[in-house]
Amino acid sequence: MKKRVAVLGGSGYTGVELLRLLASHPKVELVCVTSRQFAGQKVENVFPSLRGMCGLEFTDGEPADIAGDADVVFTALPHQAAMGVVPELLQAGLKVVDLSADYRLRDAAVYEEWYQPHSSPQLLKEAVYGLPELFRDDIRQARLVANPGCYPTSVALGLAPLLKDGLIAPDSLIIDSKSGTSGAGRSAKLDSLFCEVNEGFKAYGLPRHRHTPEIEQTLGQLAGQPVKVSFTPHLLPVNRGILSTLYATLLRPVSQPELDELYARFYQDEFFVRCTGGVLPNIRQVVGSNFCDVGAVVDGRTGRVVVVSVIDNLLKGAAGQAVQNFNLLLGLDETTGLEAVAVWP
Ligand SMILES: NC(=O)C1=CN([C@@H]2O[C@H](COP(=O)(O)OP(=O)(O)OC[C@H]3O[C@@H](n4cnc5c(N)ncnc54)[C@H](OP(=O)(O)O)[C@@H]3O)[C@@H](O)[C@H]2O)C=CC1
Ligand SMILES: CC(=O)N[C@@H](CCC(=O)OP(=O)(O)O)C(=O)O
Repeated sequence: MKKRVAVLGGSGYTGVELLRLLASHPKVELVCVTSRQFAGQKVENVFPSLRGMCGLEFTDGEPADIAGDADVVFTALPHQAAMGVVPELLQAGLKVVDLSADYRLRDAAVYEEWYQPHSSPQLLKEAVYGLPELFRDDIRQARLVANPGCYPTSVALGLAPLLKDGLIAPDSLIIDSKSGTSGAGRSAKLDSLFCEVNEGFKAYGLPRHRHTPEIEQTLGQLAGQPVKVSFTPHLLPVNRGILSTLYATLLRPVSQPELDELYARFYQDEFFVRCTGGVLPNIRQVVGSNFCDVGAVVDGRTGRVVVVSVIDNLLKGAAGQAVQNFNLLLGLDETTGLEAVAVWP
């Protein structure tokens, strides 16, 4: 039987990506899509890419109205707006996959240090961090899934085998990430204008990008001890894709075949993580897909390992991972609706 699904924030980049995935998901009946600015307009008229795929109109729904109609809700709203609706949705008995940052951090004090006051801190302990490759069993039981950030997804999947194995010094981590411009969302911003981004390449957010505590939380769990990282995001003049280059000091000498074997073993049952060994991946090989491709190289000269991890920020970094979590919540095959391979060239 199909589940009735609502998408809140269906006019944003992740929202439209959700609509695209859900339109061909065999277990989904889309019952509600919200947007304030497009309320009353047909989805397919506002987004012609969805012509013939979505017969709904955008609504500007109150959470209670949506609740009447849906079983599961994806909240693809900015942080702060999400926590304004999630408690009411849960209270109405819905399951929620929240794409915002509002429920990702366990500790309300940390959230408030990096974001703003939290209006439902009691839910932070209950929310399950939705990175299926690491927390699959908890996600299956969840009522509220906090879908991870795009940068943190690329980083956690890139470093998990090394930290779990105790092969690297947790205090040595340097994270250098680059994101396509869709990562900044669809609302009009000076920094996202074509002439500001095209043919340029810049670092931003230093030294306190808000993904830092999220990255440290997951890496700390993997390492079994608190972790502090240096994290520098950069803005790439491409629509989609994140490439994270991750540097770590080895605690013992390791050969390249040993490293290849470690990654291959760690991810042997994971459909969405593809290990490329010493052949470092390009964002081109994942854009349009839910894959995370990870390569790693031993640098014997410096005693470091360098990992390169790539994802599509709108798929494995957001909407694709959200559907993967939805599949887990419903007991479906995790790959349902997510089988597409990357578009290339
Ligand atoms: N872009 C990305 O790569 C990633 C984004 N995310 C997170 O996913 C969420 C959505 O991101 P993205 O799609 O990029 O964002 P967009 O800015 O593209 O879209 C935001 C959506 O929310 C609606 N919205 C905006 N403000 C409010 C508000 N105050 N109340 C209700 N609705 C509102 C907008 O529609 P309208 O104004 O018409 O109501 C729009 O549909 C964010 O929390 C983001 O941080 C997570 C991982 C990656
Ligand atoms: C390129 C760009 O601007 N990227 C966004 C991160 C992407 C995102 O939306 O992350 P959250 O889900 O945590 O909000 C940023 O740096 O804020």
